[in-house]
Formats: sequence, C-alpha cells, structure tokens
Amino acid sequence: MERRLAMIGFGTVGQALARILLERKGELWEKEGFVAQITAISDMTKGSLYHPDGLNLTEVFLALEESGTLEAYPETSGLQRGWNSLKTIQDSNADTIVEVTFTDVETGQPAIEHCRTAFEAGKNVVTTNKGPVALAFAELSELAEKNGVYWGFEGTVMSGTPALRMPRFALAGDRIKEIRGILNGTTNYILTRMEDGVSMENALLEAQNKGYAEADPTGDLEGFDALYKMMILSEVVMGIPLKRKDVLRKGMSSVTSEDIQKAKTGGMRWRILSVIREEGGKMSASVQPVAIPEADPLAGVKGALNAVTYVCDLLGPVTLIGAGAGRMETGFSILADLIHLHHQKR
Ligand SMILES: NC(=O)C1=CN([C@@H]2O[C@H](COP(=O)(O)OP(=O)(O)OC[C@H]3O[C@@H](n4cnc5c(N)ncnc54)[C@H](OP(=O)(O)O)[C@@H]3O)[C@@H](O)[C@H]2O)C=CC1
Ligand SMILES: N[C@@H](CC=O)C(=O)O
Repeated sequence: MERRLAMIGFGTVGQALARILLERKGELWEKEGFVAQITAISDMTKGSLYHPDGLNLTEVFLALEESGTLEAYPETSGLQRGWNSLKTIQDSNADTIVEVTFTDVETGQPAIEHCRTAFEAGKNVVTTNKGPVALAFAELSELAEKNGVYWGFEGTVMSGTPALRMPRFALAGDRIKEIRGILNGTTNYILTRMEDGVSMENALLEAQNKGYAEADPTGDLEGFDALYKMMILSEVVMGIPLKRKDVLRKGMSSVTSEDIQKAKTGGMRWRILSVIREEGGKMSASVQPVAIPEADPLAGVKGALNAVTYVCDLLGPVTLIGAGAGRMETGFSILADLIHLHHQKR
C-alpha cells in the first residue's frame, strides 16, 4: 500500500524526511515493502503545494535552493498552491499527516489543533513536536484510538534514538521507577564546545547551524525542552502524568565559561541532568546543570549526543546513548514511525 503524506511545516526536520524518502526510495521498497508519496507541503513562510498524484521532491529542493521558498516549483495540471495547514490536513488526499512545526512551550499550539483535526478527519499523525505529547497526550491518544488511526511520536525524545520505543516495547512488563539522563542536544553541544574554549554565544550559533536548536532557543537554554521530554517520558513510559509546575527547572544560563574551565581542571564536567522518580504513585522531577566527575559515563556523553537510563525492577538499569537532535537523526525518527505504521497495517 502506498502511503500519502502531507507535511505540515517544512523546516529542518521536514526537509530531512523528504531527503531520506527521495534518496532511499528503492531500498525502502526492496527491504520493507514501504513506499510513500508526499502529496502536500504546507509551510508558514516557504509556501504550500498540493498535488493529488504526489510532488516531485527533486523539483521541491530545486525551488528551495533558488529562493528559499516553494514559489519556483513548476506549474503542472492539478497543482494547488497556498493551502494553509488546516485545509491541507482536511482537504488533501494524504492518509498520514507529518506534523513538524515548531514546539510552543507554553500552549503546544498550533500543533495540538493540527493533530486533533487530523484524527477527526480519520488520518494518521506522525510528529516530532513535543507540545501535543507533553500537553495533550491523554486526549489525543483517545481521539486517535476512537478514529482507528495511528499516532507516532518517537522523535519527541532523543530524535531517532528509540528512547520511547525501547521502554514501551522491549521493556514491557518491567516496572520503571526512575528515569534519568541528558535530554537536550543543544545544551549538551554548547557545554561540550565551551569545554573546548568556545563562547556560549558562538556555540549556540553552531548548534543552530547544525539544526539542533529550537526555533526559539530559549526553550533549550532554559530547560523547557528537557522539561517537556520529562513530561512525555513520565506519562508515556511510566504511565503517570507530570505537570509543568511539578518539575524543578534550572536553565544553563547560570553556568559560566569560568565554571566550566574550573570544573575541567578539577576532573569534573558540567551536564544538564534530568531525573524523574516515582514513589507511591507520586512523581518528583528536576532538570538542572550539575558538575559530575569525569569518570561518570554521562560525562563522556558529548556534543549533540544524549543519554537516558531506565531503572527497571526486574532488569536493573538500562542505558541508551544516541543522537539527541539533528536533521537526519530526527528525519529518521519519522521514517521509523512510518515503517512501524506500515508493519502494523500490513
Ligand atoms: N531539530 C531537531 O533536532 C529536532 C526537532 N524536534 C521538533 O521537531 C519540530 C520541527 O523542528 P525543526 O524542523 O527543527 O524546526 P524548524 O523551525 O526548522 O521548522 C518548523 C517549520 O514549521 C513552519 N511552521 C510554523 N508554524 C506553521 C504552521 N502553522 N503551518 C505550517 N508551517 C508552520 C516554520 O515556518 P517559519 O519558519 O516561517 O515559522 C518552519 O519552516 C519542532 O517541534 C521541534 O521541537 C524534535 C526532535 C529533534
Ligand atoms: N532542540 C532540541 C531538539 C530535539 O528535541 C534539542 O536540542 O534536544
């Protein structure tokens, strides 16, 4: 069965998925029997395209190279332009909506509305947007189930590293009472570069150029992004919703270059640690900068790598280390969800 996709948002992650689909088309068909067509793209500033027979992705990238928008995409019979996100979700022939707009750390909008509209229209959603999962998991899961559609969100925690799929499937049956780790790629990248003597401002610019940072990097720097990921882990993996106000949150702005150099001289490394613990059905959680000894395995987690440890009652602690952010790394998370959906439907 050919999957028809509508991309809502076409920035770093959306374009990475399109590249992967373009470059791996033959291999995905041969190895997985998977085939997908992007029939619609709707992006705030780049513009919108819809063709029921599918868009030519080579032409999409040529248009973006020419002007940074989709304006130069060639006219063909049946091509529609200018549809906004909601019209694209409702009126395109896509069966699966790829929601990759920015994460709003206050309201989760417009992404929550995008998911709601898709589910009500009987369409699957695959997203890397943390807002809908952190703030509306119960409501949206129920709506997806009621409409018999799939909701994939693997990329919301640690990009394509299976930080959700592993505990949900491979560790099913174990009780997870504690989760801890490094859950933000941008700040881990910045701290590592500051250890090399790069200023915080320049390290942030590098992180932005590499596609790690949020559209508003305050979300990364002040710990909101990690907080959202803890809310997702708490509800999705441990089954207990966590409120924003219940998380002790400290951003990285309190850590200076001097602190980092001083710690380095003393055999320590600064990392932003996230911890969630369950005791008697009550959750406690924190995200904050901590100086840890160089010998601690987390001190060796560098750059945009992240790590998460699941403390299981039967298996003991299990740690996963992998990409926390990045273009292809997050584009891959959507592909992994699409292949999962494909296997389910098959
Ligand atoms: N980059 C990464 O490594 C990771 C990102 N994520 C998440 O994935 C999502 C996408 O990230 P990324 O691609 O990096 O972000 P970008 O900012 O690069 O892309 C988001 C795109 O969505 C567009 N957009 C915003 N609002 C709308 C709307 N209402 N309708 C249509 N398009 C809209 C933006 O347009 P404009 O620029 O004009 O606002 C932009 O082109 C985010 O929610 C992020 O938190 C998750 C894991 C890793
Ligand atoms: N901005 C985020 C992107 C992935 O969630 C990060 O740096 O971790």
